[in-house]
Amino acid sequence: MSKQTHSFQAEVKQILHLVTHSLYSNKEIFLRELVSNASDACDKLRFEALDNAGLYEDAPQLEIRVLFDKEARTLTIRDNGIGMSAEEAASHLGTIARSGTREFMAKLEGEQRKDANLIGQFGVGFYSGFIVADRMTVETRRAGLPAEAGVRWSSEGTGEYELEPLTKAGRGTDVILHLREEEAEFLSTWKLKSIISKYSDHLSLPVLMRRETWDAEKSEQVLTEEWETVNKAAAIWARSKSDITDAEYQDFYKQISYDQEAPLAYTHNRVEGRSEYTQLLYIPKKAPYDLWNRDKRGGVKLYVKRVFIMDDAEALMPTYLRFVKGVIDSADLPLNVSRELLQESRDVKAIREGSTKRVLSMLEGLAHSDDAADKDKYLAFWREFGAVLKEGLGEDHANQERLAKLLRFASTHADEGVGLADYVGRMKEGQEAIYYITADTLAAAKSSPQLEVFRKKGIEVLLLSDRVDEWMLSHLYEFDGHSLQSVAKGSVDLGKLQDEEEKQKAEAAAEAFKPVLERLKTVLQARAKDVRVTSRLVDSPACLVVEDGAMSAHLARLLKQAGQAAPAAQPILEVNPEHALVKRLESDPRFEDLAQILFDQAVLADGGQLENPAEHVQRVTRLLCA
Ligand SMILES: Nc1ncnc2c1ncn2[C@@H]1O[C@H](COP(=O)(O)OP(=O)(O)OP(=O)(O)O)[C@@H](O)[C@H]1O
Repeated sequence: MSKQTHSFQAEVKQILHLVTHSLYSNKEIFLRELVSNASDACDKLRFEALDNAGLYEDAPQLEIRVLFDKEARTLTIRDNGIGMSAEEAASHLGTIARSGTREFMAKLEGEQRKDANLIGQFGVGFYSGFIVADRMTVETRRAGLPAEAGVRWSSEGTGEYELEPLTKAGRGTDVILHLREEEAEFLSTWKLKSIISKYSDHLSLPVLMRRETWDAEKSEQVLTEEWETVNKAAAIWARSKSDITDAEYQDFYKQISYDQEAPLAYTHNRVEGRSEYTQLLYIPKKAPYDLWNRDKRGGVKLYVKRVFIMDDAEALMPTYLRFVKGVIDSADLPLNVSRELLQESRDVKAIREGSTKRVLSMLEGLAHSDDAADKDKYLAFWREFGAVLKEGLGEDHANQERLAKLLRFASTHADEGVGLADYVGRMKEGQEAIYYITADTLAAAKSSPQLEVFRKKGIEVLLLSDRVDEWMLSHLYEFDGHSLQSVAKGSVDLGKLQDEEEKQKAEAAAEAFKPVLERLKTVLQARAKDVRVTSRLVDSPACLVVEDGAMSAHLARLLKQAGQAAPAAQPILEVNPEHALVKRLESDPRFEDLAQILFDQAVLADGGQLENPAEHVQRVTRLLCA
């Protein structure tokens, strides 16, 4: 191979542009990214060497070195990890394979400059070198290949990069940054040390730098030939809890999550017994942009006896806890465990159950605390992740009861934060069911006509407007012995909450209204399954309900939006015999128009769409002109 010039993939060019123009507010992260790549490369070598010890060549001690040359204005990050072949260098450093890249760019453009921490989330880490360098050279040789199989990759971070052959005795990679003139501050041991200890203390590998001494003659610090380890190089989760400060826990979180904010809560435990493992799990404060993607891999890294095995080991956490970040280090799993094996392993199952319980306890600790600050924390958590936690009711039957206690809703009594236990505690005497209504938005739920009688009687109704609510309700039938009942399904049965007098009055009204009902049924034959009198309404003339056990109109709409066929069940029209408009029906010559309008209005109030809006407009116009 002679020297070749290649063009970057189009997306890389865009990334490079963004990196150099948008991310300079927190420049120093380039070092975190490059040291973290070096550490990954060492982890990969250790992993491949499990099957092929020869890859260690004559240097079994894995390490990272950071060195600089003031005269040449270069900064080098050197590792003796897996290295890259020429093909790998071209594909890994010239293209971006990750699908999240486009979203990353959209996000970055939207947020403008602020979010330098996003850079690592999307695997553009390497290119962050161009924040401070006007040229990057990578000299690398893959472990196991001969010295002559090395390669030099070099680029100015614009449109192209060059590749040329290289003879490199030691395996691994040197990333050489040719710093821009104005970035000379990074040519200082003190500065580099402080960045490394900030971001890389918890790497399990040593990061070495040349020791400095004071030269009295020159009256300045000079570099010696001696190397010293500048990070702590101890996996934090393996240390004893009592030796770790809160700040250290937080730093470690920031390092593994690329989140600049501190976590909401964390838990650190060593579990002994049938299965032995350590877990250090964090709940972030803010949801990531792709939380809704159920295929998104989890945020838990798997280690076996402190050897890194894989990122995002989804088998370790249920999908509904995909927001949890952290580390699980097992003492039992084999080092060469694969993703497939993980799915089947009994040890993994035990770890997953244990970790799920830990996360739930952590949440319960906040939710059920007497401390107002903890409760607020829980509410903050709920706003970000509540809808995801709800998925657990269907997914994790073993923990359903615990999860149900963690649910929080809006209700007719409070706009947020209502737990089912709070609701039950506030139930009226004689109330048996937990009432709820589902709608597309909170505002729509709040103004549903079906709530009127409940409002009048001061009975609390939960207002559900999350997309997953309908799905959740198909798994949650009751809480604490009380069934969950929709106020928009079936006939309204307030049971003991309705007194005798009211009942008799309603029955008498229904009887007197029968002839009008019959006429309504005939006119609305094609649209309503039935028309009946209700005691559900106070201020509205009519509303729609479905039969008990039938699919709610809201769910039918959601399914339709998702492109699925929803069985077209006809609704029941309920009318309020006390309402002026309904009273007028009997004697009004425009009975048919009024009946259709009554039905149309009930559809609209329910959040539905009219099948024939033009016809509705014509009818209303006729009435207005009359
Ligand atoms: N020091 C290195 N040794 C070996 N390979 C490397 C090194 N640095 C980068 N690479 C290769 O280049 C690829 C791209 O690196 P980059 O930092 O852009 O993304 P990433 O490491 O895959 O993602 P992330 O930064 O999110 O971990 C890496 O996946 C790796 O294969």
